[in-house]
Amino acid sequence: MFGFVQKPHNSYFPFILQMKMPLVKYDKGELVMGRWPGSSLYYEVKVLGYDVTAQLYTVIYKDGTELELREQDIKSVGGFQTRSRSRSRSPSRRRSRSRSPARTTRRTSSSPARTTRRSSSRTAAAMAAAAITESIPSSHRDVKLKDTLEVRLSPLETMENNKHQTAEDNKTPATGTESKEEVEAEKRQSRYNLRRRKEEADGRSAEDKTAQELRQVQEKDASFSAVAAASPAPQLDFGGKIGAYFWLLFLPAWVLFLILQVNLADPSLANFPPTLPALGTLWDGQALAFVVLWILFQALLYLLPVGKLSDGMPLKSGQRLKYRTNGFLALVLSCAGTAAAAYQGVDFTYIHSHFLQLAVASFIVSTLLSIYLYVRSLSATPADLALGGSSGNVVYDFFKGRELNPRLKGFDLKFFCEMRPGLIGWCLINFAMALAEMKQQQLDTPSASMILVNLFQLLYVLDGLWNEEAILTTMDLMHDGFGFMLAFGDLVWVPFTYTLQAYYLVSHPSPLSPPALAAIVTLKAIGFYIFRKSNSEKNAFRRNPADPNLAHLKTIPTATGKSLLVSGWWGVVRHPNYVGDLLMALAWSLPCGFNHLLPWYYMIYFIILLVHRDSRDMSECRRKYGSAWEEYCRTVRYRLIPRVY
Ligand SMILES: NC(=O)C1=CN([C@@H]2O[C@H](COP(=O)(O)OP(=O)(O)OC[C@H]3O[C@@H](n4cnc5c(N)ncnc54)[C@H](OP(=O)(O)O)[C@@H]3O)[C@@H](O)[C@H]2O)C=CC1
Ligand SMILES: CC(C)=CCC[C@@H](C)[C@H]1CC=C2C3=C(CC[C@@]21C)[C@@]1(C)CC[C@H](O)C(C)(C)[C@@H]1CC3
Repeated sequence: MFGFVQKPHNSYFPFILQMKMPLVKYDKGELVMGRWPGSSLYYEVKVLGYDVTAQLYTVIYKDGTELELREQDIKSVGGFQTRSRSRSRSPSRRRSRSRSPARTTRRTSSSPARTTRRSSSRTAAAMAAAAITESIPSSHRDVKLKDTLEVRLSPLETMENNKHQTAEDNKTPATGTESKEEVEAEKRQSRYNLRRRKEEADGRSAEDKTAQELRQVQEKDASFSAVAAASPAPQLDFGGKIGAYFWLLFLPAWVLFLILQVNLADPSLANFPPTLPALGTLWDGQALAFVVLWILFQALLYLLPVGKLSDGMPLKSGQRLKYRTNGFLALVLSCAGTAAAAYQGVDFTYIHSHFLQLAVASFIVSTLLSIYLYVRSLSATPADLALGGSSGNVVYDFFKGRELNPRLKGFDLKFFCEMRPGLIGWCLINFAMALAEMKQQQLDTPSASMILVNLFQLLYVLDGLWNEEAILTTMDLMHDGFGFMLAFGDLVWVPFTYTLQAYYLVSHPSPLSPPALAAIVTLKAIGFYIFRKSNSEKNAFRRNPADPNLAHLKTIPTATGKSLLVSGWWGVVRHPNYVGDLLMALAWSLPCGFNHLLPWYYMIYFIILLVHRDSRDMSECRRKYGSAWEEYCRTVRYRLIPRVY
């Protein structure tokens, strides 16, 4: 059907012949930047040939998509690099990183040459996408969208790692005998085939067809135009601007309420609202000093030049930040310090008796930190801002956080706050609660319930810090700005509400029968297994998609170059890690019994948090990956619980 024409080489073709041949600008096999249909973003593509009659280039994207593009939808790679360097990038544009899914999923070996090419092309493509989006005035968008119909997409294939040829070589995918699975996969993939119907199909005018095709594209695949994020403004989360006001007031008030409630002899909801303490009792200079000292101590441990320097995920600029992942050591040293201090007679039950004051002090620190973060973000470059962190509304941006990775020299404030003072502080507080229980109930050892809660949560923190690198592929680190929500969450919410079960047990004994104890331990073990395995699988895949240990997993390529896991843990439900986490949360509440709702608070909150996080992630991934995400959702139908939700 296509007459591929090689670009004539000047020295071989007489001038007259060149005059007769159509001028072919790009060579077969040449790497160029091709516009992704429905967007103004360009990705690296390889020219497969040129159809003289239709005057269309057949190109192949890194994810294996074959398209026919007009010459004006193709640019040379070089031009992109030069232009983009001289321009600043908006957050939305920074999202459009191009990385080859094919390289990640179909690679057979990792030669140094290939590695080098990988990073350079990714950067080039990211820059390219940025430069070109910027260059298109919005008034031309309609015209451009119409233009995008001048393309033809060939069906993609769901790829099994290492089973197909490398797309870098741009060979045709293996044919011949296909397994039932592969045929199915192809069927699925072809659902988002946007093959352009040939004009000769009926007698309609080109304009009619264009309009109809435009409608088809929009109707059949609403997410298509969002594939490469031609940058609709991201939706505001958390109820938008009004929501931000609400959460700013509600979250601190809620923590205050919980602490007052857990202090009651009968913390049932019947005693709501708890009596408010005198304002003066909330403030305690000594408590503030302890909080500040604790944070400084943790900062000191963080700065120790020991432990791995891990690479963060590539930013939109292609750059990767370094993170000192010595959190496990920090926990060990903190435990050793605490044990030594307790041995020296330091009374840690102070934490129990001054819980409210310590929480208020941490709230003050987190608010000051948030103000600092907001002010410094005003002088940050657009490239430093998180997507959606710059709505223009002061309150919303203050709450959600503007800057993605605020750093003081190499000191990463978000990473530090998320993983250190609050998380390790959580264990310290739990330990203090165990001592307070022994003191209050005159026990020689903490109760079985208290030991379970302490051990379970210590294991959770220990695991988080042991796998500290994995946090670099979580939503908070990759996508969310650092503002009040996370500063407050890390420094107040985690240490002062995640410890409520231990606090509750201090004055509300909850004996456990051996079978109950065994059942709870089993539940925790199952939850932990699911949580760890699924998080590690995704983290390993994101870090090295060609990891031989993941070779058996199926993936869906996306236009951004990243692939989505569609088998293994991530093929069972869309957030297996949340499921494991929820089972663990259940195991943390069960030791507290069923007398009161308060120790179940964490479980209830966690369901709400994770369901909301899941929806937030869904919209973000739909925006990022468009059709590929829809395909993932069709393949992996359930979000958290197979056959239920
Ligand atoms: N104890 C607590 O208070 C909390 C604990 N957590 C826990 O923290 C952990 C991290 O959670 P969170 O950051 O919310 O979410 P995830 O770690 O699940 O990260 C979501 C991201 O993973 C990537 N992803 C999603 N699906 C796939 C797929 N099929 N294949 C490959 N990559 C995929 C996407 O990012 P991309 O494609 O851009 O790489 C997506 O944005 C979880 O275990 C959670 O339970 C979370 C919140 C609070
Ligand atoms: C209501 C409110 C203020 C919410 C803020 C949410 C934060 C408390 C949580 C967002 C993501 C978190 C994670 C952990 C702690 C809670 C926050 C900060 C985490 C560090 C706990 C330990 C885990 O092992 C983890 C590393 C996977 C996890 C990452 C996400």
